[in-house]
Amino acid sequence: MAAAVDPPTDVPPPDVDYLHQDDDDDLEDVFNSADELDDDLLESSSDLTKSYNRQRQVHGATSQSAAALPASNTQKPKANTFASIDDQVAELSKHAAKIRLDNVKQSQERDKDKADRATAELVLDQRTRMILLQMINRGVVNEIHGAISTGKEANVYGAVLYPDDGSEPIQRAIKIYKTAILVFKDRERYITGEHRFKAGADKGNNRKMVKLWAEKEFRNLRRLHAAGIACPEPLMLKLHVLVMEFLGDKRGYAYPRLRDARFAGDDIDQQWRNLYIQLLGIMRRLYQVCKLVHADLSEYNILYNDDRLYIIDVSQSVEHDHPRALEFLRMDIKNVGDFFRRQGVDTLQDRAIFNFITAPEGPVDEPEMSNAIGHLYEVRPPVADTAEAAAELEVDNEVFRNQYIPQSLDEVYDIEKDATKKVDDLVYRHMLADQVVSKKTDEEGQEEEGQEEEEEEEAETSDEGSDDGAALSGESTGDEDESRFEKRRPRGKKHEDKEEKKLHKQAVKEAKREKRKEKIPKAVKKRLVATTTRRKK
Ligand SMILES: Nc1ncnc2c1ncn2[C@@H]1O[C@H](COP(=O)(O)OP(=O)(O)OP(=O)(O)O)[C@@H](O)[C@H]1O
Ligand SMILES: [Mg+2]
Repeated sequence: MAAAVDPPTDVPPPDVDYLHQDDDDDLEDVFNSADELDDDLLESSSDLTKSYNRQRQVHGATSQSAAALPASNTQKPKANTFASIDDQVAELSKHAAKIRLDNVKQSQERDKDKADRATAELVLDQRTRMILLQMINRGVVNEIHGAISTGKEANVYGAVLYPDDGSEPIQRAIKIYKTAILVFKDRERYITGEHRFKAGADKGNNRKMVKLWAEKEFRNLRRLHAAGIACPEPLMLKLHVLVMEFLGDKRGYAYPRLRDARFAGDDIDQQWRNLYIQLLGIMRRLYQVCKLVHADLSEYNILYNDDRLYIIDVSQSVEHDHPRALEFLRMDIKNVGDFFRRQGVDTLQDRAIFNFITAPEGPVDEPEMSNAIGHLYEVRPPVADTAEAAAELEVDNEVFRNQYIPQSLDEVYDIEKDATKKVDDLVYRHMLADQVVSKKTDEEGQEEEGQEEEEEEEAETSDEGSDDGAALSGESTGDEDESRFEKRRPRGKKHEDKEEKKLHKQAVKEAKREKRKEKIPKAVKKRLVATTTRRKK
């Protein structure tokens, strides 16, 4: 049993200095409740931004998950927050002994080297430590211990909540994203083109980036959970620290990754096949209902328990209309296929799966999806029984894997050549007229476009931020990040008809004029900001 020692924060061991790149002393945002995403601020509706802003004003509603947690705004900053930071740090220190990260819990398959590494990486920077203490103080968890996983980008810890009513302890998982610069190297491709990172996340600002990243995982988990896809329920987010449901047993042992899953019984092949079919269904549901592509789906980011697959690690998942979404989807399909083939599963062709996932028509619920997959097996071309046929199949697979996939019809580069093909042979056939993935009403389209132009204009003429309460209060609420999470249609307008463009522009101008009528005059706004902005030290 590990001693309940508070890890030293002032003397970093030589090999963990990446945790200390941040300015440890700056705790302002840690004690600012505007810098967290309250559970009750989030709805599972598709328009998170609107509901977020609406709820910011109302701030009354609680969701079912929030009910399980104490109100998280108990420390809402009052006017003298800055003066009280030291007091708050002192107050929180009483919980220090409840963070026992050296108590490394190893699941069966984790080796000793990993355990040693985990122990060496457990020193927290002051900011992270304060966030954890705050969570303990609020009763989100009562104790934090045992690294479940230490990785390049994040560490995941086990935590326990002891309910007041004396009922069984509840295990929780806490994912802490690292703020080291190096780890973001290969995140670029997920961010570029992701309109939720529209304003081009400030890549120079690690802290902000990592916060956005955590926020993205929180929101994506939220979407999965709302769609009934098995995943950890996200419970709370504060800056780069995410608390979620623990996927594991009551003693705090996490479910194995699919990679490490072991089955007993006679029909192991059938079990693998069932899991394969289950996963294809999940991928379709993720795409059609959540409008997301996982983008890092593999046996490492799926946990397994009791015939069920749980999807984790969705921080890099992208919207289905991200410029590279279909390419990521194809990569996910390949990884999944490769893994299940290694388990001896007779897998479907990548192309058939791709079409199954992206086809807007068809079921999105079980058992109908599994039935539909069963049907795909029935109608697929006869299994290659000669070397020649097998090679041909392999070539077809390779062609599919290397094929250019346009993300929108604007990107189809050889329309004449494509016109000679059968519709069914086009990778983008689901974008064609009567098969558009998510049809929007004209009205919605106009609204979005208008907003887009409005934003462009705002950016040119003013740097004051948006018109909502957040901007008025002068708080850095993350709303500016929020705007990046909005759903937009692709920007390309060069193919639009000139006349149509002109008419559209007029309509937008008209709409903007209307909107301006409700706008608070700049002078009034400035005054309000001045009166509500907190005093700087
Ligand atoms: N909610 C959870 N419950 C139980 N275990 C979890 C949970 N979330 C994550 N884990 C464990 O932690 C591991 C790492 O989590 P995750 O894949 O989300 O992090 P990561 O982003 O891959 O981190 P890195 O890339 O730095 O390794 C998982 O493989 C899983 O074993
Ligand atoms: Mg992972």
